[in-house]
Amino acid sequence: MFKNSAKTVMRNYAKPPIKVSKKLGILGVPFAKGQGKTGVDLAPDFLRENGLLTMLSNLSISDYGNLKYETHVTSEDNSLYKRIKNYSEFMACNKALIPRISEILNENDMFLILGGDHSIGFGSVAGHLMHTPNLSLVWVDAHADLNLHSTSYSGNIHGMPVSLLLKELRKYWLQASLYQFAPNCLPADQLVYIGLRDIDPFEGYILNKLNIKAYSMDAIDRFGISKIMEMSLDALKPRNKIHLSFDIDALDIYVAPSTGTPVRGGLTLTEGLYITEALNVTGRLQGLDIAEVNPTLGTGDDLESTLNTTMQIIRKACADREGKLSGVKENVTNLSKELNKK
Ligand SMILES: NC(=[NH2+])NCCC[C@H](N)C(=O)O
Ligand SMILES: [Mn+2]
Ligand SMILES: [Mn+2]
Repeated sequence: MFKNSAKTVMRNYAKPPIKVSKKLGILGVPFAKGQGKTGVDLAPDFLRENGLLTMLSNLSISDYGNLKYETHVTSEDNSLYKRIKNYSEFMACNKALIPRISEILNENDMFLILGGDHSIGFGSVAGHLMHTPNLSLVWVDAHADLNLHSTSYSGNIHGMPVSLLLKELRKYWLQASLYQFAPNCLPADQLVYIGLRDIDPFEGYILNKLNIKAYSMDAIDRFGISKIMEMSLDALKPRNKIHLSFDIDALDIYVAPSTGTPVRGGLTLTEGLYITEALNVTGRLQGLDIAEVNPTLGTGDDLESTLNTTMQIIRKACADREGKLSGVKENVTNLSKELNKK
């Protein structure tokens, strides 16, 4: 039976006040060698120069600048995985990124990684797993980025980060010595894909074999994005923190054309924003990557729409639910309950 003792009352009063400003740590990772096109490394500064920090100024922001790392190539790394382009540069960057995530999370409630191509998703999620081992991953992308070194047609490592992260695929990456710097990995049942429409044969095979929740554009057209988010959240452990790795090429080319590997028939802006909003309102979204924005691709108009879209996605994901948006807090809490219920 519930007893309303003096102790309980005191404890209620002693509760900390509602946090009015979420602390967000931002780090740029200007890495472009996971794929063949130049320019994707300019995205972090491009977003900053075009008002990112002002847009988020109702939050308490720490901008940690861009990741710095040793670029000298070790002969050991160089001799591994000859089929992967720029493997040692990829490792140098991601090995530097991994410890930074815990440092940032020790000082903030949430982090935002500005890529770079999507190969930085490896270091970002691996680093997040070091800080928070009980983590779920939502990978929003036209592609599954699930290739092994041995199955990739392109040799581009931006098509492989998820395979480096998955527990079930670690045995195919033994030479990478992941246990040394990225010991924590993700179980396949805590991964959800949204927006897929360009999958390589091996990726399709693994998705089936490991029974990974993968919501393609077909599924979104069929069920609608709200049902897809309900199913996605149902699949993830309700106490886990969430990492959202958002490849901008998940969105339709009409709203995000400035990207290196566009695929037609993507998410509408509304669907993209619904995904980020639904994850934000869970209160469990702790890490966000924005990858594959390439400010050197397309016309001026293309760039403007890509910028606009990217900014809106970031804002929806990071908006402080308890601070500035307090007027809608109740509705949001209800939606959150709705989304969380079994
Ligand atoms: N992050 C991306 N845009 N990845 C595209 C990957 C394309 C293709 N599956 C590959 O392995 O090369
Ligand atoms: Mn990707
Ligand atoms: Mn992609």
